[in-house]
Amino acid sequence: MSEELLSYEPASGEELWRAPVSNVDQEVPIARAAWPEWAAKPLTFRSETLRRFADRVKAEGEKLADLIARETGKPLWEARTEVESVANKVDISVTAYAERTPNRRIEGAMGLRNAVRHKPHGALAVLGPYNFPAHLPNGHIVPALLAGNSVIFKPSEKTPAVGAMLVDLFHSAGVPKEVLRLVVGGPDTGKALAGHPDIDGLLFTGSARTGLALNRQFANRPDKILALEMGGNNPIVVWDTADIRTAAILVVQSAFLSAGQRCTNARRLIVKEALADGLIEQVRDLANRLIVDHPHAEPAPYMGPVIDNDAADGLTESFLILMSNGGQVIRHMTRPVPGRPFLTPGIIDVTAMPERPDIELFGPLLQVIRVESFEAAIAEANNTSFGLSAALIGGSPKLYDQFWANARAGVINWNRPTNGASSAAPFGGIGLSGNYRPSAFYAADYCAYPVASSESDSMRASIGVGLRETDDGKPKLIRKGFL
Ligand SMILES: NC(=O)C1=CN([C@@H]2O[C@H](COP(=O)(O)OP(=O)(O)OC[C@H]3O[C@@H](n4cnc5c(N)ncnc54)[C@H](O)[C@@H]3O)[C@@H](O)[C@H]2O)C=CC1
Ligand SMILES: O=C(O)CCC(=O)N[C@@H](CCC(=O)O)C(=O)O
Repeated sequence: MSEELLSYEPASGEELWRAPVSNVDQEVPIARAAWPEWAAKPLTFRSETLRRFADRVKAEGEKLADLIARETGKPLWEARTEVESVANKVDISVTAYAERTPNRRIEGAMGLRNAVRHKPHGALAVLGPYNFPAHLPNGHIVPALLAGNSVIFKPSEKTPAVGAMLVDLFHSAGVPKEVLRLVVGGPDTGKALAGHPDIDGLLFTGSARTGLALNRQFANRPDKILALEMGGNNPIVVWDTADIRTAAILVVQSAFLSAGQRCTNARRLIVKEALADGLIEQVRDLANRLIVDHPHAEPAPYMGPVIDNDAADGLTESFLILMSNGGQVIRHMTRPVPGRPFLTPGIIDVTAMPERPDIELFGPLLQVIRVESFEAAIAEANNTSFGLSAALIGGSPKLYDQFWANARAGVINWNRPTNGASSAAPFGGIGLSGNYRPSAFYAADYCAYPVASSESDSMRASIGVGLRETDDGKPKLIRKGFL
């Protein structure tokens, strides 16, 4: 009997889905054999096939949203926005492919020309996270297929049902089954896929811990493309503003959207001392009112559960560790439903903590740091090895210029939350947040490589200097010219 992977609904604990763990050695050769034929199709064929996929996603949108909500625990309204992003990805990727990887002809002297065109890598592996089980892997899969690659996709072991439905939707739209393969399994299957000799690259979204392991695994493989999108320890800085209420809403949205399970969620609120008490009161007041409930509940919740009990245990434990190391509790993180991973938002002032851990606490947990000067705020914002998103709330155009110039992150916002990044812009981070291969609009860059060609319709050759002519027996030097 082959080993099975089971998935459970976080909100209820009920089993949702099960399937045998895949054999990577069977799946990779199928995708590898399939890519040349797919790549040889006209680009319009591939883009039209993917547009049919977008239509299939829209047609099955409610079913997909329901499954996402069940398998991740995120509220149904939020799962619907994920479905929308999945469908929108196709047109955005078609535009991105044309803009980021256009064919170019550079005319030279005497009828010579240089051409720049792009080729797919071949068979690419995609490893997905659980927090956006459709949208984020889709953000690799669509541009990869569009560029002519085949894809072997392993969804997170926590959200395999959504991964399987996504792959079915591609197939039902006409993407050949051999060109997109689903691989079911956990970290060991991920490792086997990443280490398979026949993949031409790996597109990863997930934690820094896994990303670092993959980076080591690929250390002596410069021949394989590796795109890493990892976590963050993101700062939100609140500075001079009279509109504390709106600032508080932006903080809550940044910290607690998706129950804090977005790589772009704000983990650290850095606030001017003079504003701190007023702002914290408003943030706590809003956090008290956030509905934490089942994804399908009415009235609709702001937050569902986190992904599982292990994650919830880890977060409540982290809250206790911050408390016992000098953090001052502003709002306790609690477990309102015994035995299930629902969490209420936790807020803790860590200003007095001597050594703050620089780790991504992937849940509804916000740390507050009070500072006296804007320079100290920027230093605090940069006091992390990650660098995904950062936001300034309030201030002035001049302060924003200073913040933008000095904050180290791939997403830097002003008077907007740290999350909710646009798919029409590049998306990625620096430091432990990524490896300078931003995704979203720039995913086109890592899905194809440029080929430069010098071309002429007729043969052209020249010998520069140093050719000895022997026909008349007298040495002669031809300095330059076409023969
Ligand atoms: N920067 C970005 O775009 C995003 C980053 N994330 C990050 O993802 C994390 C949450 O997702 P998780 O599913 O917990 O991430 P994870 O790193 O645990 O898993 C991601 C994928 O890698 C696989 N995997 C795990 N260990 C592996 C190994 N040693 N070798 C190969 N594959 C392995 C898993 O099975 C899964 O498919 C957070 O840290 C979050 O910040 C999530 C979304 C977006
Ligand atoms: O990938 C895109 O198309 C845009 C980037 C995006 O969706 N970012 C999300 C966070 C993704 C995550 O946490 O997993 C956002 O900024 O909210």
